[in-house]
Amino acid sequence: MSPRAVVVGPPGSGKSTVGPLLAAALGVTFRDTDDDIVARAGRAISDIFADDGEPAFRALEEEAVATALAEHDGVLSLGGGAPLSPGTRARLQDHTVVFLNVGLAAGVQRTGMSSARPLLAGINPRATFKALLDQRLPVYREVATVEIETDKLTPEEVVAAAVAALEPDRVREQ
Ligand SMILES: Nc1ncnc2c1ncn2[C@@H]1O[C@H](COP(=O)(O)OP(=O)(O)O)[C@@H](O)[C@H]1O
Ligand SMILES: O=C(O)C1=C[C@@H](OP(=O)(O)O)[C@@H](O)[C@H](O)C1
Ligand SMILES: [Mg+2]
Repeated sequence: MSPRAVVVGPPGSGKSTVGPLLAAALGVTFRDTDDDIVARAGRAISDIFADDGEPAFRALEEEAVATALAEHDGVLSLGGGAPLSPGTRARLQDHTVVFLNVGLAAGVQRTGMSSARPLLAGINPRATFKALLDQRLPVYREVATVEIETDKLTPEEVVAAAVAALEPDRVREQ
């Protein structure tokens, strides 16, 4: 069993929003590893970071991703930092991986409304987001089989672009 598509990208790129819509468009089920971690730990992600620290969260995340990759055959959205793990990158090698990209301005705007992301909850989220993009863009590109620039697209337009990339025959037939 293997996911139809794994969705990666920075916070605010739309992995958790577009993932379920993409799953519906492809006629498959959806799973989000952040939800799996919260369910398993019985705590919010911000509480795991605050109580146990980021390394503890990353260990839970690596395990959650490995389990979901083995169990799930629909669309699987990961948390933004998941591909930082070399083990996770190795596991993603044989999968269809959709990289939803987002630029600094849109990324900050989309994540600014929520305090649910502990990494971006500091005093200068813009600088943090820029450093995060600089560090991670090469990592996302290393694992991606498809890249979609989401800044100027609605979630529905992102889904259409993803379906066109994943199932070009289907789009041509319409
Ligand atoms: N293409 C888009 N255009 C505008 N807003 C978006 C888009 N994709 C996601 N959003 C919004 O950005 C916020 C973060 O989206 P989310 O799916 O949680 O991102 P991620 O899971 O990648 O961190 C949500 O408020 C969502 O509604
Ligand atoms: O970028 C990151 O390191 C994180 C992104 C979050 O998920 P989203 O990318 O879905 O916001 C969540 O996993 C956690 O707060 C850490
Ligand atoms: Mg998410």
